[in-house]
Amino acid sequence: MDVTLQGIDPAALRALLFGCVSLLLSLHVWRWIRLRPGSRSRSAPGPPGPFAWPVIGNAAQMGGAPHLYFARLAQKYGNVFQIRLGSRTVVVLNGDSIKQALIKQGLDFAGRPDFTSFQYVSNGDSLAFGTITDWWKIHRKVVYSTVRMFSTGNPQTKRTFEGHVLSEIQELLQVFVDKSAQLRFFQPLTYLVVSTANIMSALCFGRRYSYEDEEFRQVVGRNDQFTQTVGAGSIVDVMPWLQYFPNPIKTIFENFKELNREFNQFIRDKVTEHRKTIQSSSIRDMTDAFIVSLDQQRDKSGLSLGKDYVSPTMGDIFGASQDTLSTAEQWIVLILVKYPEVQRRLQQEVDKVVDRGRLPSIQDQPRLPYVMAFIYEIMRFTSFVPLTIPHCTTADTSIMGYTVPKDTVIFINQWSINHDPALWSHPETFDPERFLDQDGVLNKDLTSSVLIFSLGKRRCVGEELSKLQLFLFVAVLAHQCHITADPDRPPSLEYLYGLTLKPQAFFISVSLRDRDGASRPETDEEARVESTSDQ
Ligand code: HEM
Repeated sequence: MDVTLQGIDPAALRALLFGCVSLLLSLHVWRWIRLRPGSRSRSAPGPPGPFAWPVIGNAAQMGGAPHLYFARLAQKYGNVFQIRLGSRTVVVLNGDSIKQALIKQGLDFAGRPDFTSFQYVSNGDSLAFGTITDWWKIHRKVVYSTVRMFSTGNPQTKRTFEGHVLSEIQELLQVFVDKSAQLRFFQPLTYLVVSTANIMSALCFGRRYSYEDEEFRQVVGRNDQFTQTVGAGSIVDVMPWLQYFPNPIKTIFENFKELNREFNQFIRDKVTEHRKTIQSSSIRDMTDAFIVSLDQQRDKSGLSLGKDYVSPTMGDIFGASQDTLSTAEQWIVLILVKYPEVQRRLQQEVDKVVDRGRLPSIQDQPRLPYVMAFIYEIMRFTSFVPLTIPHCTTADTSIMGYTVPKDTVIFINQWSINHDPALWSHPETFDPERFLDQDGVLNKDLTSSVLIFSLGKRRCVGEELSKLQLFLFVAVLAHQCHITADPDRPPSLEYLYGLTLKPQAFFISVSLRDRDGASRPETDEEARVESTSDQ
């Protein structure tokens, strides 16, 4: 040290040190001013927002329900505001700013952030968690049209899809009735997950699994761990350094990596089996269809020869569908037992349209407006996908007069639209009637105001399939069975936050309405007695 400093004037050294420290301080202050919520650059201000603590930013304030925290901040700062989560600035969009960003400025807001957790989904080749590239655009078109081809594309595919859904729901009802006979009250969660996964497995891989199949239950049974880690506000994504020393977040993240490894392996095995036996003249299922179309598109686009895009795609479809749909079904069953008068109203409507000699079908949908109103109210009221998968900006842009730099993380608060008092009267009340006019006709303007499948370039590719499946699920349940809650453990509307909101465990009992082949009579008196005993 002495050697290198020899001959240097101490005053010059002090001046040099002072200069360095001043430069560093100025840089820090300039950065702080630039990133401060509401700061003014020469062009337009950045969005306003709350004070952010060093290191963690606003992470601690989000609590167990970030969508509610964001709705509160929107009241204070307006529909566009920014927070800081660990090392990231996050712009949160609420209310009318969502349509503006996702539809009018679609491309600017359609990216995905480079979050750590996203790189483990489908080994980093996921359509859903990957950002926009030229390949992504081709990939998405193929995925969208293939999903339609196997579900809602035309009357023939609809019938085949309906067949899968109806036979799985009948299996499920049998399990429900058996469990009720054995235990009186049981938790429906696992059976709903296996049943939904089986419908998608039939479409994707051409086969179903038994409820006892341990491997299948292991693969599909950890949705809660997945959804907690990839949901908006997941801590490991904004404080990645937490992965490097023992702590609860690191443990959750290790479990997440492990479940992705097992899930990816399960999907890869299915795709490998299909590649061995595929005959392009006879497409058996979605995996076959993707092998043909994605391999062809990959080669046309000049992408790395032989790279497999089929497994990540099947992973996206199988994962995205069974997690969301089984969550929707859990909420449906929970609400049916929580509001027995709504269950009865559904039964009455279905009974008028569908006689006892057959099951409800897709053709009945236009004559079952209360069933549809119920489904939209489930989506609005629970908002079980409260925020979309996080987006990011693909260019320097602005929204509602605020500048937003390229690569800024964007959270889209779907819940804020579904609970906006300017759009819905008494938004915190569960009321399917709100979607029906005075003649009992479904109000399509209002149903299209519910936001749960997102909008624009990233809009969910499974929306039509999901609505059809949920319609059949509700109509068959109402037609075939009666579900009650365990009076000793009344169901709660509390949930665990993640990409999807998971209801807390609840217990039900299920009886078939058609004992001895006759519909169970339902007098008003009987209805009143049940209604009071269920509360
Ligand atoms: C009730 C059921 C469902 C709900 C509520 C739902 C909701 C969503 C939401 C909110 C997103 C994120 C959009 C965004 O980031 O802006 C999404 C993406 C996606 N969903 Fe769904 N989804 C459902 C069912 C399905 C099904 C059945 C499939 C497959 C058949 C599916 C496949 C996908 C895919 C592939 C993406 C990624 C799209 C992209 O990033 O471009 N989803 N979904």
